Amino acid sequence: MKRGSSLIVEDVRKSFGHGADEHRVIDGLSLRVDPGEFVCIVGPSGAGKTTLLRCLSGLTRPTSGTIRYGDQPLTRPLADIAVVFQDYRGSLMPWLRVRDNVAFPLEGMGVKRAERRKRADECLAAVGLPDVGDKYPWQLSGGMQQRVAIARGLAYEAPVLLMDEPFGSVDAQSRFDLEDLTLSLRRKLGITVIVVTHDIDEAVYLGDRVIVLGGRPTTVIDNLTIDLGTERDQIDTRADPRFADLRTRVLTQIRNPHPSPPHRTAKKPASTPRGPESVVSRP
Ligand SMILES: Nc1ncnc2c1ncn2[C@@H]1O[C@H](COP(=O)(O)OP(=O)(O)OP(=O)(O)O)[C@@H](O)[C@H]1O
Repeated sequence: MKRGSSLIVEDVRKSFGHGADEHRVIDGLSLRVDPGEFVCIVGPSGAGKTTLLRCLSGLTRPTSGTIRYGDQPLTRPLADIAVVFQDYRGSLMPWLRVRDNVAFPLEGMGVKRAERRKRADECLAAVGLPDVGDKYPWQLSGGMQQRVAIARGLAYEAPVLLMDEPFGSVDAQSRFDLEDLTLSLRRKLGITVIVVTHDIDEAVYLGDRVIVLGGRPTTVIDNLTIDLGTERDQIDTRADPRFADLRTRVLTQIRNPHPSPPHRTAKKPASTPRGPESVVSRP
C-alpha cells in the first residue's frame, strides 16, 4: 500500500444558500491528519460532520479556506482518498454480484478485468468474506453488506479511508466486529482512517485522536489524543478507567462546549478516584 499524505484543513468555512438564506454550518475550522493516523470526528447532530467529511473527500468544496492533501489543493475527489458511507443499502447495487460491486470503481480507473476480479477477491478476503463473491448483496446480512462496502473502499488501494457513520445501520455485535475489523485493516495496511460517528464510546475505542466539533457555526472544540495504546479490546479497553475518563471528557465537551487549543493530550487522572469534572481541562 502506497503511503499517503497529510490532510490539512485551514480556516475552512462552509455555508449553504446565499444572501438572506445563507446558512453558515462551519466556520474557522482547522485540523490536520497525518499518514497512518486513526482519527474519529464526533459532534452533535447537525454540527456538520458529514459536510466536513464530504469536503475532505473532495466531493464538496468549502466556501472559503483551504484543504490540502500534502502539497496538493483538494478540489476534487482523488484516487488516494476512498469513502465508505453509512448506508450499505444505498451504496451497494443489488443487481450486481458482490464481487462486481467491490470491483465496480476499478473499471472507471481503467483496471483490466482479471486484475479487478483478483483485487475484489483479495479485498473480500481482507474483510473476512472470502466466499461470497458470487452472491448478490441482498443474500447477505446487514453486517456482511457493510463489510462488502468496506471491501469496496479498500479496492481502490487508497492510503486514506474516510468513513461516515460506517457502522450505524448494523446490530450491536456486528458493530463491534466491524470496529475491530477496521482497526486490524488499519494496522495491517498502514492506512489513514477518518471516521465520523455519533457514538462517543466508539470514537474513543477506535481513535488515536478524537476531534470534537461544536459551536454555532461549527468549529473544532477539542482535539484529544487517546492514550489507550495501539492494541484495543472490546472488553478490556472499554473496562479501563482511562477509557471512562476520556469518554467523559468528550461527552462533557459536546454537552458544554468550550473552544480548545489545537491539539493536546488529556491529563492523566490522579491515582485516587475523581469525578467527571477532573477529566475536563479547560484552556
Ligand atoms: N446540501 C445541503 N444543502 C443545504 N443544507 C445542507 C446541505 N447539506 C447539509 N446541510 C445542512 O448543514 C448542516 C449540517 O449537516 P451535516 O449532515 O453535515 O451534519 P451532521 O453533523 O453530519 O449531522 P448528523 O449527525 O445528524 O448526521 C445541517 O443543518 C444540514 O441541514
